[in-house]
Amino acid sequence: MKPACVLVGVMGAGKTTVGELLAARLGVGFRDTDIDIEATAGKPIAEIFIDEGEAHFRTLEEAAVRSALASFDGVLALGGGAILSERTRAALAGHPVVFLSVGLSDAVSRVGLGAGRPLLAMNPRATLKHLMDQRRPLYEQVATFTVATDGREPEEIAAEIATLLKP
Ligand SMILES: Nc1ncnc2c1ncn2[C@@H]1O[C@H](COP(=O)(O)OP(=O)(O)O)[C@@H](O)[C@H]1O
Ligand SMILES: O=C(O)C1=C[C@@H](OP(=O)(O)O)[C@@H](O)[C@H](O)C1
Ligand SMILES: [Mg+2]
Repeated sequence: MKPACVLVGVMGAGKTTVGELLAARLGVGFRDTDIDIEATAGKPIAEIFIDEGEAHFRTLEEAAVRSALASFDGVLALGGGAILSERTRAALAGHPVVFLSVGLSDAVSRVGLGAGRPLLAMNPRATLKHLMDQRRPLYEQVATFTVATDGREPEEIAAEIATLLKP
């Protein structure tokens, strides 16, 4: 079993929002590894970061991605940092991966004050800029397609991805 599409990109790129719309459009299920991790841990991501730290979250995330890639055939949204794992990047090879790209100002306005995203608890703009610069090469490395999202509606983005995925 293989996901129909895997969405990657920085926080605020719209992976969760566009992923749900794309799944509805394709008539398949939607899964988000952040939700799977919260179910496994029995608490919200922000609490995992506080109680166990980011490294533990990354371990849970790697397992959640591995499991979803092996057992799910719908649209899969990853958390923004999932591609930091070299094993995860290798596991994404051969899957249809869409990198949702976003510029700093749209990303900042979308995530607001970063509620629910522990990495953005302090200085969301500077943190997002740093994470974007650091991770962009990794998103590009795993991407089959790159879709720009600045100034575009989620439905329009989902429609473009559905067209790209057509055989
Ligand atoms: N293309 C878009 N245009 C405007 N707002 C968007 C767009 N995509 C997502 N959003 C909004 O931005 C916020 C973050 O989106 P989300 O899907 O959670 O991003 P991600 O999962 O990539 O972090 C949400 O409030 C969502 O409604
Ligand atoms: O970029 C990151 O490191 C993270 C992104 C979040 O997911 P979204 O990209 O869906 O916001 C979530 O996994 C966690 O807060 C860490
Ligand atoms: Mg998300």
